[in-house]
Amino acid sequence: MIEVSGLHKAYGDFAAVVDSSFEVGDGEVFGVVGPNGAGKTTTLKTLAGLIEPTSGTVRVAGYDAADPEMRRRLGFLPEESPLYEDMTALSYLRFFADLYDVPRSVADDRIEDALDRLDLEHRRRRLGDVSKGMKRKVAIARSLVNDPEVLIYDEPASGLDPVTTDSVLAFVRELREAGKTVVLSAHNLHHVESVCDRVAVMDEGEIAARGTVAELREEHGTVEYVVFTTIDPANVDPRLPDAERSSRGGSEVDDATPEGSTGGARRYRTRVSSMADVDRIREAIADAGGEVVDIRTDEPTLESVFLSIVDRPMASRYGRTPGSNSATVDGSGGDGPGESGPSGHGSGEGRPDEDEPGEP
Ligand SMILES: Nc1ncnc2c1ncn2[C@@H]1O[C@H](COP(=O)(O)OP(=O)(O)OP(=O)(O)O)[C@@H](O)[C@H]1O
Repeated sequence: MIEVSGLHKAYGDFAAVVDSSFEVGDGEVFGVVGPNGAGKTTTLKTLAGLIEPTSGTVRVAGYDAADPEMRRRLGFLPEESPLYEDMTALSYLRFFADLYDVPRSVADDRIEDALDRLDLEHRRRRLGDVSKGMKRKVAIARSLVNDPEVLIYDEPASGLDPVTTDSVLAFVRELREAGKTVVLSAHNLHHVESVCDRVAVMDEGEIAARGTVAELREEHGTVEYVVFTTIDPANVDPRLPDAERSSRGGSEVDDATPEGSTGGARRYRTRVSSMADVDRIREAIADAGGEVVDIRTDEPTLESVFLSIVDRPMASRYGRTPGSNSATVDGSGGDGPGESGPSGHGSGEGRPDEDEPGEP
């Protein structure tokens, strides 16, 4: 459904997105994650046809992303979505449906359906008087008035309370069930894990990794082993260096009765990162007449995987030329914007309608 090839977006000498390529399949929910300034919004706006790439191609359903026909078949939710405060949810959504020339009766059914599924109350209350969560839901409903095949959502659940977040995430799952293709960005990795089929991790404008969460875990995460013993391995084997014990605390007394132990005796828990370490503990404990009562594996969290991916030296983003994967100019002298990048979003070369398609 979406094919991005060699996408590069520069603002002057600064590369916001560098040589980025990925595909999103029909009916897939694809997550774009990364630290602040990584290039997520720029990528999403390019997919939505709101930013013109400096080079590279972005094709959505066979169309160039900026093709007006594609814009009609796509729904975009910006990171910030100011609404017209004096309108009600219903009048606001009807207004947008009119912009897309959706007949009123079709629009009303569609709007009712979206608002029902989003569990939106107070549809006839002035938007200026409703909660932030409701406003976000109205903005999400707005992205659906034209019944698009592709939805591009920038931080759909950011800043929402847990209940509203759950309902927004459940709604994204429903969109997938309805066959829609969704690309979303998020900072909360649990959200990403709970809704996305595949993920791209961006860092400093580049796609640093992509795949399913399980693939990213396997490739970039470290499995840890937790060994439960009847005696503390560190006390019985001086050959076990400190470094072999977990940074999360190493050997410690565990008051809980672990699986497989007999009775309520105290157990010791040691966290290590390789099977070789597990074997050394096993040996040490056996030598001391103790027992290994349980060994468990701890999957890496998506957070630790993410940190290991983005914690890598990157080339400067200044002077990067399309297609090259390295800096041609060293920006470390500090001539340009700082680490957080230029402050003036939209102040560069983007088209005037970059932020709010169809917003009058
Ligand atoms: N119109 C613009 N002019 C100049 N620089 C820009 C413009 N838009 C974005 N940038 C810069 O490009 C970089 C990527 O910005 P982008 O908004 O895509 O990042 P992001 O990953 O979405 O960040 P965040 O998580 O903070 O929303 C940032 O350094 C940003 O300051």
